Amino acid sequence: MPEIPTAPVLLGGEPGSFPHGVLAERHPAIIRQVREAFPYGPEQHRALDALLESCTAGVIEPLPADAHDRDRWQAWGLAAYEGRSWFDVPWLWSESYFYRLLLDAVGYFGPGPWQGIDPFRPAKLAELDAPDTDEELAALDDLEGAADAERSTALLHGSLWGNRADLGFRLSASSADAGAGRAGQDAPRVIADDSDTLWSLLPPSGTGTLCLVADNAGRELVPDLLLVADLLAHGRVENAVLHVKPYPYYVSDATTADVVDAVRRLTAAPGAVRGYGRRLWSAMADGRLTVRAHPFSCSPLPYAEMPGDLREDFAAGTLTVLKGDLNYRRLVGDRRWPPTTPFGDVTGYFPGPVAALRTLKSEVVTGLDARTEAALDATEDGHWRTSGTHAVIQVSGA
Ligand SMILES: O=P(O)(O)OC[C@@]1(O)O[C@H](CO)[C@@H](O)[C@@H]1O
Repeated sequence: MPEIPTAPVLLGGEPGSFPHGVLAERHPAIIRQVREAFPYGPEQHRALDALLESCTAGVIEPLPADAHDRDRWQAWGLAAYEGRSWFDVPWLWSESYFYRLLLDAVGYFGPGPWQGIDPFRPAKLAELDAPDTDEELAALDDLEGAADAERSTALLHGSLWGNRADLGFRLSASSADAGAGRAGQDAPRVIADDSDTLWSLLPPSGTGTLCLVADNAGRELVPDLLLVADLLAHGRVENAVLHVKPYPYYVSDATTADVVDAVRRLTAAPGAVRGYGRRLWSAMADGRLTVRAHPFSCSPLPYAEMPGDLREDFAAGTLTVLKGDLNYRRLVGDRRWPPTTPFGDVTGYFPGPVAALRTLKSEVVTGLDARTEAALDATEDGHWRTSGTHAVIQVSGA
């Protein structure tokens, strides 16, 4: 039997480490941002105070006995982690539970008047309406009349680099890191590129089904949707399934409401982009494009532990594309892998061909060749792993 590789799980406890910074600095900043986004009442401010105290200096508290998802969270690890410091349990788990409690604090799960109000919506909408988004969309006009391969490659890269547009990431990264790369120093680049394999997995008959597991709303979801629209319109796939989050998560992760906002934005835009929007609209109407919001999409666990129904969904797809940093961490396991660990070895459990399109915004990485790793370490002192300036297109199960 081939040996399945393993490595230590990332925890948040080491001061100065990237995960520690997220728990100790990014989470309090997110609480501040949420307080400023809405005219919440005293009850919500008190709950946010309590969450701030708990997540920085306290311990993991249980969910209320009547919480709708208490049993699910107990099974996802709450039963084992209750009473422990947020910094001593798997980092992925702490982050995920933070978002669950944040939504509770602002009344998202209800019942009550704030039920279903996304605390991150103002920031998501501001991004969707930003002038930069218009400029990016206008670039589609230049692709009209391009050869199929050129257009598809441009749209694939649009979707890949769209992943840099992550609002949570911008809260703690310096503006240079979160923007177009450190000016003049490290040009954005793809450090592992299996895109030929990715295209080869879509059968020429055009009968395949693409599962796209979305990451951020706004300026990432828009290019994801353009890619899907293009593949459907040009007969590269027959159907597409878009997986989104069942509730707001990691600040800017896409929910069904964000899909609606993005499709409406496209259909209202001038130029070629409106056609993409219309094609998405009709693909949703006739069932060629469906949206799923599985509870496991907001779980604190790696995909290796996905439930049977989600596994069946992915198994039914011709290819599953996972977007973004968090999905990557969950796909390969949130562990200190040596970067040369083969991507195929750590994703062998996945129920079908799988591709990751991800800019690097956390330290987890696999599938690099030794020369690439050495060159990056020699010139960039670890910065390449977390700055969002480098990206991977990795495929396994081909
Ligand atoms: O999944 P995304 O949007 O690409 O990135 C999510 C992210 O910003 O959040 C995590 C820290 O909270 C990191 O894994 C990563 O930097």
